Amino acid sequence: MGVIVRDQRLLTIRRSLTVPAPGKLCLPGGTIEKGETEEFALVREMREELTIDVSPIRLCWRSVTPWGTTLAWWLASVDADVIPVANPDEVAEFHWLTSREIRKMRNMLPSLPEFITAIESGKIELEVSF
Ligand SMILES: Nc1nc2c([nH]c(=O)n2[C@H]2C[C@H](O)[C@@H](COP(=O)(O)OP(=O)(O)OP(=O)(O)O)O2)c(=O)[nH]1
Repeated sequence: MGVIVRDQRLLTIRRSLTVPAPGKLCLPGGTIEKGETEEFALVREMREELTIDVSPIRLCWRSVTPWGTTLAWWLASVDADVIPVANPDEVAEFHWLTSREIRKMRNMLPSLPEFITAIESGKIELEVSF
């Protein structure tokens, strides 16, 4: 998962209706392919889903979904003037959201509010303000 913050807003996606968990709000990302590093998968997924080139900074969290998938949360940077373009096969839309806005949204993967809670409780420290 890519943790990308700009102006104290987190880059979130609404999944397309044709992928697993259709229409759910979550962070951009996907499955690591065989032989790939986490950083490489991160860069590839951000290109595939949002047409952006990101630079991985560091792993900031690991979590496990209720269905047993391990998630790696990578802080990443993107140039300030870059505007993502959603690939409609995977991403219906993207939003730069504050934590308060995320709390108010509905229809999201459970990992997203868990991530926000972990930041707010100090379990995750980000060097960017969000
Ligand atoms: N992308 C993403 N997946 C998440 C999040 N939270 C969460 O539990 N997941 C789960 C859903 C899936 O079990 C798994 C990745 O799903 P995915 O649809 O993005 O990846 P995929 O391998 O099916 O598709 P692809 O993008 O690699 O082609 O991680 C999240 O915030 N973002």
